[in-house]
Amino acid sequence: MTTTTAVPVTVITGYLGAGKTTLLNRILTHEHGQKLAVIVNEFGEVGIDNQLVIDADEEIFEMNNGCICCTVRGDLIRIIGNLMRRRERFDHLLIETTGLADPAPVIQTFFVDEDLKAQLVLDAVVTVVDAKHIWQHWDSDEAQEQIAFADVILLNKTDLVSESELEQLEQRIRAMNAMVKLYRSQSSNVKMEHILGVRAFDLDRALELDPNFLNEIAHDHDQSVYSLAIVEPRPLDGDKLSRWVSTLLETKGPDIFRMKGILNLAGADERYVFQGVHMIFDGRSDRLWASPEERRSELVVIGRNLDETELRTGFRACLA
Ligand SMILES: Nc1nc2c(ncn2[C@@H]2O[C@H](COP(=O)(O)OP(=O)(O)OP(=O)(O)O)[C@@H](O)[C@H]2O)c(=O)[nH]1
Repeated sequence: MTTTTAVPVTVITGYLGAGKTTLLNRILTHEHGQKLAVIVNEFGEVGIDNQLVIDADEEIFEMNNGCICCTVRGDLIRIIGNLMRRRERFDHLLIETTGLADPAPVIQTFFVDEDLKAQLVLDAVVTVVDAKHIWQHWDSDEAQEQIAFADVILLNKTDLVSESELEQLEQRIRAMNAMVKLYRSQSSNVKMEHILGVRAFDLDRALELDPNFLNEIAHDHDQSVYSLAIVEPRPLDGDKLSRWVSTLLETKGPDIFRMKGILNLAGADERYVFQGVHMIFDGRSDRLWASPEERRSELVVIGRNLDETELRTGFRACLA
């Protein structure tokens, strides 16, 4: 991947009415010195969202023909292809998805399409959560997926809830997605550096976890979506690992939303870093391990109905 010239892409998700358009407007009016291109996906025939997005110099494209998750492979690739012919006119691409979309196909597009992979790099998935109304949507697949896939979550509409409700919400979100960076906001007001230039998909930074999450496992497993971490100092056998991951994703891919890992492979001087989105994953050797003491594997899995025992046993069976 040519990250030096690749255009960073920010995907904005969030349930209906959470504050995505408000966030987009903030980004567009902020003096960040970057030229932005925006793709707005509006469900339905009339693109109301496009009228709400303030009139800026930025290029705004709209996809009106249905939900982004259904048309993504065709339309998104085509629109981005057109956009890339005017590459010199922008530095960063924003994609706002409809409130009812599963963000996975959008994210996967940047993993699977060879042309896109060469020209763009996913920067972060930013999910806006309505702190007041999310409670009504916990059972919705879309709402859960949007939280599970997020690199950054804006806990928005904090004016409508109490401090204890916010804390409860943060805890619940962290149990679902331990990797996420959480920021509270009103009217999607957040520092731009928390949204743009996050480099969450940069494999060098694949795991930036709260160390407490890695050391201790205290999740509420009643929730259908949650994240778990496996930490293992002993080296792994690369072939066994590769077979295990392939089988795991073939059989459990729909339920495994996201994986990120830094792995200690037997006989390798470098860290092996990988990440996956459902069945699609990308992995490669990374920098040298700094010291023998540092060598250990850290793997995070976010998904639904995860069989924790099976995952841990399967992983341990890959020891060299
Ligand atoms: N009270 C309160 N209202 C907010 C806040 N942020 C946004 N809103 C309001 O919430 C409504 C929805 O905001 P939008 O930005 O349009 O949300 P959206 O996620 O783009 O909505 P859809 O396009 O329907 O998915 C608007 O009326 C906003 O003014 C907030 O922090 N507090």
